[in-house]
Amino acid sequence: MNVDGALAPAVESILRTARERTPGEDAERISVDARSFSDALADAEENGRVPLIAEVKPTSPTTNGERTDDPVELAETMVENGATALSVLTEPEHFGGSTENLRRIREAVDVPVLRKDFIVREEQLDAVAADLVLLIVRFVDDLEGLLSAAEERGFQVLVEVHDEEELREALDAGATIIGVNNRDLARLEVDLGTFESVAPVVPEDTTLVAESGITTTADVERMCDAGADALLVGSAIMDGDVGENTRRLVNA
Ligand SMILES: O=C(O)c1ccccc1NCC(=O)[C@H](O)[C@H](O)COP(=O)(O)O
Repeated sequence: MNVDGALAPAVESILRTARERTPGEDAERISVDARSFSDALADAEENGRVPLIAEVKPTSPTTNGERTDDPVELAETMVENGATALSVLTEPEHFGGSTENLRRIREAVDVPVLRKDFIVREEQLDAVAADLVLLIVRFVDDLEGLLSAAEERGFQVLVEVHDEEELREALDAGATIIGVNNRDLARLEVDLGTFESVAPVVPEDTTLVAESGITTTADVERMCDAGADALLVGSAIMDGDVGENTRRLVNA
């Protein structure tokens, strides 16, 4: 794990909360019958669709304002317009998310759903069922242990990295689904060149996800040309007409 030094204040605050026990977290150990992410990707390929993970992201430290429409309706619109999978923020304070949103969304759709949160302790895994969970290399002390704990519960695990050193850590821990975040969590700036610099050293048999900052159809093409097996997009879908935005990227 890298040190937390020089993180954006919002990220430091989220991490502080994640490391403390939160009320209602004494849930029983969860067991998930997960929808296969790789099957969903194969289905998108077969149908000529860009493999898009559309994110339900009501707000964020880099978003102006908050979207207050029903997250379930937003999620259904994303799926109706071709999203291969969904990502649902469950962090409440800085992203306007909740585990209840995730629970309702997963019940309403049939695609795989990623729980997008800052999971640093095993107990956090038991808060809600999802098909995938996110582990961010930079923030997890025992990546191998937490990855195993998630997989033992039935989750598929998206392991997020930002550079080659973190990629090595992820692979050493046994990650098979890697997300390269184009957003630098220290300054919250986005650079699609991040994915392009890390992707060439990712082993062929890894499922590779390009995350953050993907806005235009040209960005989609750029990330796919650089080797992305899937694209995780939040802001560009949530800004305006969610159906139209999803369709535009899925058909890029
Ligand atoms: O999006 C933020 O402002 C943010 C701030 C601090 C930590 C994480 C943040 N985003 C988390 C994400 O990973 C993104 O929501 C996701 O990759 C989608 O990114 P985008 O398409 O740029 O909204």
